Amino acid sequence: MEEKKVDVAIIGSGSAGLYALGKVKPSGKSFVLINGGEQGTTCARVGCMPSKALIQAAEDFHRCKILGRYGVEGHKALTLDTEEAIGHVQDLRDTFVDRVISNSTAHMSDEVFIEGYAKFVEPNLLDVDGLRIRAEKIIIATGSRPVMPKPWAAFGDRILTTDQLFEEEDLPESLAVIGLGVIGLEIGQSLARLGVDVTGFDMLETIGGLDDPEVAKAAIDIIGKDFPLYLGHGAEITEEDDKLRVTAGDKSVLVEKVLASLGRRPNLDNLQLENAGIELGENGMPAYNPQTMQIGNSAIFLAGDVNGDRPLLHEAGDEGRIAGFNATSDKIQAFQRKPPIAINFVDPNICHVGKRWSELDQETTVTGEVNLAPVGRALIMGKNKGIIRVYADKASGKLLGSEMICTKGENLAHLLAWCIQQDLTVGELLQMPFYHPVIEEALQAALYDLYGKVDQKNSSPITELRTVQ
Ligand SMILES: Cc1cc2nc3c(=O)[nH]c(=O)nc-3n(C[C@H](O)[C@H](O)[C@H](O)COP(=O)(O)OP(=O)(O)OC[C@H]3O[C@@H](n4cnc5c(N)ncnc54)[C@H](O)[C@@H]3O)c2cc1C
Ligand SMILES: NC(=O)c1ccc[n+]([C@@H]2O[C@H](COP(=O)([O-])OP(=O)(O)OC[C@H]3O[C@@H](n4cnc5c(N)ncnc54)[C@H](O)[C@@H]3O)[C@@H](O)[C@H]2O)c1
Repeated sequence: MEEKKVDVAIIGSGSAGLYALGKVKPSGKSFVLINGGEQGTTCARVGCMPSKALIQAAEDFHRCKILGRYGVEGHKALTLDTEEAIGHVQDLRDTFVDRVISNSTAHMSDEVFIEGYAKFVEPNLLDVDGLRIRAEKIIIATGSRPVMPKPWAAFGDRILTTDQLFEEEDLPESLAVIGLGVIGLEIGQSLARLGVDVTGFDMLETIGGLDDPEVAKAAIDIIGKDFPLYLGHGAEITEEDDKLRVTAGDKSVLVEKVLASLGRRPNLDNLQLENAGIELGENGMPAYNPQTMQIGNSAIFLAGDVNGDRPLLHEAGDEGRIAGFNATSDKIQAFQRKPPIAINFVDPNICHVGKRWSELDQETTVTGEVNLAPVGRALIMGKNKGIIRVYADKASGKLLGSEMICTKGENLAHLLAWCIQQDLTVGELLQMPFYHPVIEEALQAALYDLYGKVDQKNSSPITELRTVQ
């Protein structure tokens, strides 16, 4: 059988694959990019971008509710054309997808961009619908897909994942969201704010993956005001006439549709990895180095959601870059990974940065916190609900991490991640400028609380100012 020979084959033209391509293309090595399924990336098609467009529409519509406070009359009579709302989300989604495709695969010839699902025949040999590709290096960037329990698939179009949600022509009257991680909260709150009767379920006693008990408690209280949350029981679904009954513990609701947001699983099972000459763990995952993206000592690299490690867009970007660099270099180079940061765009934002609460050694760690209730700017915005918790190493005063539910958390989380990356102490953070009145002042208050608990104090006689040397 005829074989096409290349230096590098990239499997998957999602974000990780395209970032890898960004390193492979200028290297001068020969390559192919192979993609099965829809083009345009998960992020633009069914992920980050349409979900944020939905959140924006919901937040703006919801905001109308407080206009009465300023004496605006008639706001209660505002209505929403839900078909138009979802149409707007789809228009924006299409713009983002077109932009991705026109900046990437649209200009690639059939010689280098191959459409179809790849599978391994031998360690360096791939098959794409009968086409054989022999590649010296292979980058697997095949992404992930929503978890859908097999028996639930029988409920047809009454059960949705984010793969279908943004294709819907209108919103359902009622919806059960099963799984209150990041997707369940973002979509659940948005749809509730757009008028859908939403009920949320999670088998855990927390939401949004929060593991700091104080932040989790605040989040359950705040988000629970948008839609009811039933926690601590796995949910079951049965059919009742043309509706679905969702039951968990002693709670039961009858709904038009269900959103299954139970997590995502790596797209590794369609690759016939058993032919790739690599060792697979019990869960079918190969062990790889997250600083080089290399699987063992093989010629295969694993980048993006497919490795299940940090399934976020900016991480897929970094992993693609690392894999692309190493697949085209003579020597494998290890790269430092950035401090973890995760932002859940619910209102108020739920964020975590650096070390998780459960990873901290409570013997050597101190925690500072602020409640958003009295924070001036938050009060003015009508968003003074939430809590920020910051963690530091007691002896050195180095900032370790944070969890929060807080308006503009997306910005605060970045500031904290940048400080952790710079290895700063709490005292050094307090020497940064804080404007007034801004939400950063809430963070400042949490840092003062933390500063009082660390051993390492600033040497200057005024904590907030450095002395002139
Ligand atoms: C609803 C939702 C909201 C999100 N919001 C955010 C957010 O706000 N911020 C954030 O940072 N992240 C967010 N994410 C996560 C982010 O979208 C992903 O981390 C990122 O898109 C992963 O990119 P990837 O390249 O690994 O995978 P993908 O973009 O999925 O690319 C993988 C590609 O490989 C193809 N493929 C699969 N198998 C094969 C095969 N055998 N052969 C050839 N091709 C194959 C697939 O069809 C696909 O085109 C969100 C995700 C979802 C679902
Ligand atoms: N803002 C963002 O950055 C953003 C937004 C959306 C998605 N994402 C990415 O998408 C990934 C997947 O999101 P997700 O929300 O699907 O996964 P997730 O892992 O965040 O949450 C899944 C939730 O489902 C629950 N669950 C699982 N099985 C259950 C069952 N049988 N009954 C009840 N609850 C059950 C889990 O306890 C968990 O809370 C995220 O890890 C993230 O990387 C990111």
